[in-house]
Amino acid sequence: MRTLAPGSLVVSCQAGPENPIHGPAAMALMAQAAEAGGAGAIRANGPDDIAAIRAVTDLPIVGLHKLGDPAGVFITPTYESAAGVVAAGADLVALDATLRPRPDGQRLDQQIARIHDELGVPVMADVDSLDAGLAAQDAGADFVATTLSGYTDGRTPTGPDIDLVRQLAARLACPIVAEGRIRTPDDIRAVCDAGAYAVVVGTAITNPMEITARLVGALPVR
Ligand SMILES: CC(=O)N[C@H](C=O)[C@@H](O)[C@H](O)[C@H](O)COP(=O)(O)O
Repeated sequence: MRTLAPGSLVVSCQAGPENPIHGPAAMALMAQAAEAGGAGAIRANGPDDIAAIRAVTDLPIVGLHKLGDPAGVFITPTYESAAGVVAAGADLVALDATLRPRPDGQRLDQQIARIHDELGVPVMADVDSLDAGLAAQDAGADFVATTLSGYTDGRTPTGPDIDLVRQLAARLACPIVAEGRIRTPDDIRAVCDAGAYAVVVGTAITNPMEITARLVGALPVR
């Protein structure tokens, strides 16, 4: 069974419908490019993208399915959505493990137990706080990731949440994955120094629209 190796860079290959590279063909190419560059795993959204990526790489795939209202629990919010990403070829399931109410009324521990028992894959709990990380570990999560820090309280900082990585690594026994707004080698070193087991980078690698806009924004105004 493929899983997440310590010290690996996980490249998140995701593009929303507003992005010209949206769709399985482009995401599969992104995943191949990431593998050629040394990625240890791929993170991908939705059964179609996951199936296309599975067809071109043997790297572990952290699968998720964004469904419903992005203002609430929307990363793999239900057991059924987890089953869909595993059927498409994901080796791990990432899901929202914030303390917010879940859309199907299930508890996090129930969803994780069902994924373990019926799908037989590990779970990466995407959290936004130390309390959510502690609860996710108690609920049976195999990995805890800082994915949702800065996205649940109305103010998104520009850089990664290194403090949350440090707090989670100090308090939890399970491996901590640093994720969210990691853009530079210095960011990678900082989250690893803070205790990250693995690091996820998305936008800075797989979103040329955003990368272009950031660099254009640095041009002098004429
Ligand atoms: C908040 C949310 O929905 N995060 C998503 C989780 O899968 C993705 O949109 C991010 O691209 C991913 O977490 C990687 O982060 P960044 O793109 O900042 O490197």
